[in-house]
Amino acid sequence: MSKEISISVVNVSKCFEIYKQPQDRLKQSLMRGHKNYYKEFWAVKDVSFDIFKGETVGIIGRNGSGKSTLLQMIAGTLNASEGNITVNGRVAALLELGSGFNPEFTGRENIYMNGSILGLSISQIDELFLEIVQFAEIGEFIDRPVKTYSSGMALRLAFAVQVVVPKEILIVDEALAVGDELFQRKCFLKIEEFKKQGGTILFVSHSGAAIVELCDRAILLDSGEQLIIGPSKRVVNLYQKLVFAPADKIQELKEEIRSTKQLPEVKTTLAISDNFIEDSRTNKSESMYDPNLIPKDSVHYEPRGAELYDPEITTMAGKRVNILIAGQKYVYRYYVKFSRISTNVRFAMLIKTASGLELGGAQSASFGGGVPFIDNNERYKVEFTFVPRLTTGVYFLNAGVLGIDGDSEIYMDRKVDFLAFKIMPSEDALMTAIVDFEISPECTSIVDKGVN
Ligand SMILES: Nc1ncnc2c1ncn2[C@@H]1O[C@H](COP(=O)(O)OP(=O)(O)OP(=O)(O)O)[C@@H](O)[C@H]1O
Repeated sequence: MSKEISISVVNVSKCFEIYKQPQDRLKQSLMRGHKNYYKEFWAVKDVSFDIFKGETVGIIGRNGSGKSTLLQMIAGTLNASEGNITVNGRVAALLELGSGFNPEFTGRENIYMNGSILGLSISQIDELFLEIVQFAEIGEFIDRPVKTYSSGMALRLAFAVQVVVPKEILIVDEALAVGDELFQRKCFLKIEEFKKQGGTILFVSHSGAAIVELCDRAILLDSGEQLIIGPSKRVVNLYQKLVFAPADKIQELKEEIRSTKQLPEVKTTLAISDNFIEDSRTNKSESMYDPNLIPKDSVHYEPRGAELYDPEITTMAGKRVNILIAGQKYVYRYYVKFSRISTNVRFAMLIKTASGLELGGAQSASFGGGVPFIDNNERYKVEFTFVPRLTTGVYFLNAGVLGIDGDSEIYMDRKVDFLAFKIMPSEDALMTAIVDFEISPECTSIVDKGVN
């Protein structure tokens, strides 16, 4: 059965007219095309993709890459200069740009106005009204003009309308990062609920972790160009590689990403021998080493004066392992070779799930407090002790070395998915989800004689 398309974007481009001075815009309208007083700026260039019903797709890219412009065209608040966009279903959008409210009208009047723009009848809005007001948490302000609201209140009301109205497609810009954390969490819960119910979501963010956590697939935009579309973890890895690439390597890297074209769906990034898993079930008390537990998708950044090598995990007694026991202490060790004089050097590590969710990491020093001077050709051994309090599963380790380049701190080298480890199954563990908080349940009957 073919999948149903929710959003179809075909060869879409957006050109903005850039005027040097405001009066040029007037001159342009008077000249009616005889002479151009503006420069063309193509913010989105020939972008094409399909999003299927029930999918959550992320758009990621560096600043100014055209993410918001593309979202606005899909949401219908901006016209495309070229190409076609087809959207099958009712769209609600959580966008950064203003609320679309009339500041002179009350919150109540704006809810009815917005609802009718979204295609709802008066009686449908009547039914949703209370839920919207409660979600927005604006109390008696609902009957005051929106111009008297704080910016947070106006945003909450605007989001509440979009989150509560019935829809088939939800478009979410990074705007979610504004406002207070409790409200953000509430919005995320609604988004997750919408996803579970089979809604289609298009989500824009700079945050690789958020894209990996929420999205099935992702699109990488750069300077308005769609570089790649594919499984979110792999696209986010390529995006991070682009963000940390030295300026003179960016074109080469973009070419490499473009030539990858569509990334295949990758369900597992590991080769683990079945025999080994069976062995580890029967021998639970000891950490072990499986030579087949090697990440297949390691991303190696272009080194800039340092190179990370030879990562390993050992027990505290020095035995090399990668099948670990939750709650025991281990050492994550890697080596770094410096190929230039380096200052203020910091070393870093990060533990992630197989889907790329960042669980925890550390740096060897806070900003400004790194190793003050490292000579050319010097080598460093870096060790982080850690206690994986995690559920059974496979996890991935990153490594990074940061140093000062001019005025800013850069990654001198970074390895994503440098190493993998597995937490052994434990039959008596009561914990659920990923992280073990050492929760102890205690359940006591409180039925007292004489008390109902
Ligand atoms: N109305 C406009 N007129 C002229 N240029 C614009 C307009 N809107 C956006 N641009 C330009 O188009 C490019 C893409 O902008 P857009 O906001 O879509 O990028 P973005 O990827 O969302 O960026 P960010 O991550 O910084 O929010 C930028 O260079 C921006 O300056």
